[in-house]
Amino acid sequence: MNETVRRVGIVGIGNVGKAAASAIVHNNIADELYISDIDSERAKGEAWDFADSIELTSSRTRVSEVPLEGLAACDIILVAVTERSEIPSSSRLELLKGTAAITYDIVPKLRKVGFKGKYVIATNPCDIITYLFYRLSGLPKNHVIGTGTALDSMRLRRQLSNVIGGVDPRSINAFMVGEHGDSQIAAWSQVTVGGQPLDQFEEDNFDEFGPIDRDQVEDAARHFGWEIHKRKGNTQFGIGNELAFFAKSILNDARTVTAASVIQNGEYGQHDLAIGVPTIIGRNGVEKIIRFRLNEKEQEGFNASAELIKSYIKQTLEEHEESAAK
Ligand SMILES: NC(=O)C1=CN([C@@H]2O[C@H](COP(=O)(O)OP(=O)(O)OC[C@H]3O[C@@H](n4cnc5c(N)ncnc54)[C@H](O)[C@@H]3O)[C@@H](O)[C@H]2O)C=CC1
Ligand SMILES: CC(=O)C(=O)O
Repeated sequence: MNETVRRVGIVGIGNVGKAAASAIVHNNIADELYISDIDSERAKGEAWDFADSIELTSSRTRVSEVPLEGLAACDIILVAVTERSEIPSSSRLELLKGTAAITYDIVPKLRKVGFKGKYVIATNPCDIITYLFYRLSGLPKNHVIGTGTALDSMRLRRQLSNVIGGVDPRSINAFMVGEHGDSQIAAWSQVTVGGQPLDQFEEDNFDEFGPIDRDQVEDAARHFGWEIHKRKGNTQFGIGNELAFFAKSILNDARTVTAASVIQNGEYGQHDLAIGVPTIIGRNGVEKIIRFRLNEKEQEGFNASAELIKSYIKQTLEEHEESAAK
């Protein structure tokens, strides 16, 4: 029998890595799960702990700890590394110095041992780190995917659901686009509820739900991560499930539509950066970028978000290229 073995790796087995591992194992998404961390003893402990949990599930995933280079044969590597577990209260961008340094360390090593699979990156600031992975890995642009505004889009659907009578968020099509950060925007012009454009839905149900305070809904979604962080010091389960969902979409060639941070080739008038847009995710990673017809205000917001990301990419490349040249 020619059985295909699904191999998923996780680099960084902290809060997020553990939540992703749990979702992978308990939903039987991989046959082999390899976990790697700079703290290899702790990673070994995590792997053994997961192994203990499997007999009571329907999963047969084999979990093992490996050094970084042991991830080379994976179909997908999920990236959840960071320098410290405390996310600063002002901006994810403050993590960049530390996470860029880790990226410049691990990606060339994985390239050297011939990793040819797909990366799915949660590490913040997600768009800039995703771009660095693309630049340093030598992989095609559709093989390097940041989770970007995927989690924010789920938060947006839930916030909207709260003000329209609890409609199942799965029946709402709504996306955050732009930076996975403060400059992201809701693409309101594209939102549908059960296939009906939001404007029409609002008009038809005005007595019950109108007017919808879109700014409030958008702000609540944009800042929801901080509300969690303020209370428990991290966010992990939403993003852990999100990472597992990307892995499943790739391995099953599910062609799922989701927001993701992907390298742009002019689809939204922007080039040479990674930024959150709606995509179709399947066997080839990013199968397609969906081109929303954003209205003028939304496009302006998106462009401002892109410029912010580009300025941080430029600054990071300059810093690392200068130090490499010395
Ligand atoms: N994109 C998103 O929506 C979200 C992203 N995040 C981001 O995910 C990242 C991870 O967050 P947490 O799991 O809470 O952090 P954490 O501190 O709990 O875990 C990070 C892990 O990375 C490991 N690590 C550090 N340097 C490494 C290296 N060179 N090689 C291998 N492993 C290394 C650490 O030992 C640690 O186990 C952060 O950047 C965080 O901001 C968190 C939540 C949501
Ligand atoms: C921490 C983070 O990036 C989030 O939960 O959105």
